[in-house]
Amino acid sequence: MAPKAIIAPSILSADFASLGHDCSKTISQGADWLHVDIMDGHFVPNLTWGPPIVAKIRGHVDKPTEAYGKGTFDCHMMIAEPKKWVKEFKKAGCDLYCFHYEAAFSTAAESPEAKSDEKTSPKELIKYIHNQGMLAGIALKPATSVDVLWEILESEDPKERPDMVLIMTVEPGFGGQKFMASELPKVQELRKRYPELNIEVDGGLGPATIDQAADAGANVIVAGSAVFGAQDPSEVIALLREAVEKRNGKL
Ligand SMILES: O=C(CO)[C@@H](O)[C@H](O)COP(=O)(O)O
Ligand SMILES: [Fe+2]
Repeated sequence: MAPKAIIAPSILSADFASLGHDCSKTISQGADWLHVDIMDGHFVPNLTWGPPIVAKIRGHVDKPTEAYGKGTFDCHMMIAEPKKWVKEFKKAGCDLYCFHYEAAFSTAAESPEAKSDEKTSPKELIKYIHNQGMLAGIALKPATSVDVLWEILESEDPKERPDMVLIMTVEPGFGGQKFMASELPKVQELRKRYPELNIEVDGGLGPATIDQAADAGANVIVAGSAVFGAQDPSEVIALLREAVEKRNGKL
């Protein structure tokens, strides 16, 4: 069974002066999840927000009543030390902690205060996120081969396997960039091997690019500027969903 369509507007394109209001509005306009982009100025050349802001937004959006449910906070961690912030983001209300493969071998400190020289690994980090009570996602930058994922997805320990893979279709760091169709073969390969995996695409998605991404097999669609910049965001959310559902009907 193909996984259901999930539309996750990126709040990087919301009005930061009324973030709580924009977040609850996009959910009432039909969004399933909120895609919360966390940037640290190191892993990517941009800065966004940390746990206190995420906790404030949480106060405006009901927690999901089931795993992957409406209101899921899908936190896209574009940060150099992903292990350090797992507990803080859990406390702030994050439901799905999606770290970058490229940052997953960083030193293994477990809190902002702690220091550690130990290295971690993607599988250890996934298990750690699961043990903290969140879903775990793993993201790939455009330059990273999809081949790095097979060993992780095939782990014998189910706690070491990700609940979602995120294929970046732009260089991470900024909203409003041009969609890179060159990343879609990664999605196709993942979908061929894993018919039930949640595969998220992020960057440059909107009415003009959704069919390519849906045809490749993506089911979790992030869209920032296309949703928040639309005259009628609910229409764009419905259009994105329809493209994924149409593709699912073909399976
Ligand atoms: O992670 C990122 C950028 O690094 C994204 O989530 C963008 O914020 C998506 O924005 P659009 O390309 O849809 O405007
Ligand atoms: Fe993102």
